[in-house]
Amino acid sequence: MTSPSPPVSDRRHSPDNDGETKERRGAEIDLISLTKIYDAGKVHALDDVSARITPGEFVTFLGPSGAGKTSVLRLLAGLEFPARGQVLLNGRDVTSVPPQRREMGVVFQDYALFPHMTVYQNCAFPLQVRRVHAGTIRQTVDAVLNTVQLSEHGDRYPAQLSGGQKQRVAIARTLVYEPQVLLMDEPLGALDKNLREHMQLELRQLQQRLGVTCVYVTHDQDEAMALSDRIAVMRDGRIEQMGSPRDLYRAPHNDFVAGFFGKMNFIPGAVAGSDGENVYVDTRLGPIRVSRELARLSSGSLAVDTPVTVAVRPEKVSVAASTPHGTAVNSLGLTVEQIRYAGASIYVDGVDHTHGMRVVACVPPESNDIRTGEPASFHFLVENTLVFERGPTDQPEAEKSE
Ligand SMILES: Nc1ncnc2c1ncn2[C@@H]1O[C@H](COP(=O)(O)OP(=O)(O)OP(=O)(O)O)[C@@H](O)[C@H]1O
Repeated sequence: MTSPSPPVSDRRHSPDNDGETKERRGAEIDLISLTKIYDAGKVHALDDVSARITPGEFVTFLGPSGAGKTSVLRLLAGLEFPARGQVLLNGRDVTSVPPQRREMGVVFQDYALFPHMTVYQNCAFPLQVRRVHAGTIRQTVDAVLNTVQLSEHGDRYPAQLSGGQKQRVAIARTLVYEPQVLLMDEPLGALDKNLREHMQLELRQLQQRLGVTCVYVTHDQDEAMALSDRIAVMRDGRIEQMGSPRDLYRAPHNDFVAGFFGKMNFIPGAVAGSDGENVYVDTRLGPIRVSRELARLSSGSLAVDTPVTVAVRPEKVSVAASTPHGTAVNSLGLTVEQIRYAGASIYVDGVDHTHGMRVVACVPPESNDIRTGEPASFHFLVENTLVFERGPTDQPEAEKSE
């Protein structure tokens, strides 16, 4: 894949020059009702996707394989055209503008470096092709290699670099154009876990320093959380929810988003009633109360017997070695099936053998009065309990958290 490449101005200065970097602003991007169809209508890769990305923002498209993440990026880069909808860059319609005339740098997972060229030559090449003045090329490449901390490695060939260094060259090569937007598709996918985490930090710092707008694609929720100002969670060609990592974690709009971030207990049930403050749900593990404020149910779905899914995070569940007393709210009597140690905390799996349902609690390790095989009370506060509508085909399982 080649990097779309607007012409480099001869007025370019070092991106490490403070005065210059502070002036630089990323572009604003508007995706308006983007629809992408492949295979003569058989595959709807994107279905009416709209989003506004503000200048300098780091936005990640996150979702399972086939959700449409790469399609968004390719439409943004100009590598594909939508069946319907528009892409605006700083308010200008660029939907039919070719890649090389959009101010965007593109980085893919396979760095696509030229193996027979040094680091320096790899970065200089796109400028040479466009006949940029030799002095400007040297100045630009030196500055960009300095930005990605590879000044010492300009004479090396890609084969002599680590994965992380190669990735930095791939990024450097897009920065020579001073792009207003960086598009990245799983750029850290080929790196091992430690290097990946290190590069996440570097990438975020670099993006903030340059002020460039970044649109990132990954299927790794931890990476999305670590990097992004906002995340667009995608499924089946649509954005299910777009928000800050905190919003998505604390207030997911549906069980799909809830299950995508961290671990979650899902307990199927049915509405038993509601009042001004609460929704009451009957489940096979017992009655559960949810605050009306947190209930993601339309007023029509508050009708008695409407199938719903209660959701609660393991870290919001406490466990006590006792059977809950009758009047306790959101306390489930379960048998401790196993206790698993996970560093600073322990996971306690509670099981209801009659219905084959489980609830997982993540609690501090000092909760040591809990014993495997013994009854325990799994409790969660009303304000930490969510409830979602359940379609006829959704069958969330209580143990989906693991
Ligand atoms: N060139 C193409 N021709 C036909 N179908 C395509 C093409 N590109 C993508 N698709 C289909 O469009 C849908 C969305 O694909 P896309 O690559 O955008 O998903 P993704 O979320 O990036 O997936 P992954 O994480 O696996 O890369 C998928 O069903 C995919 O098979």
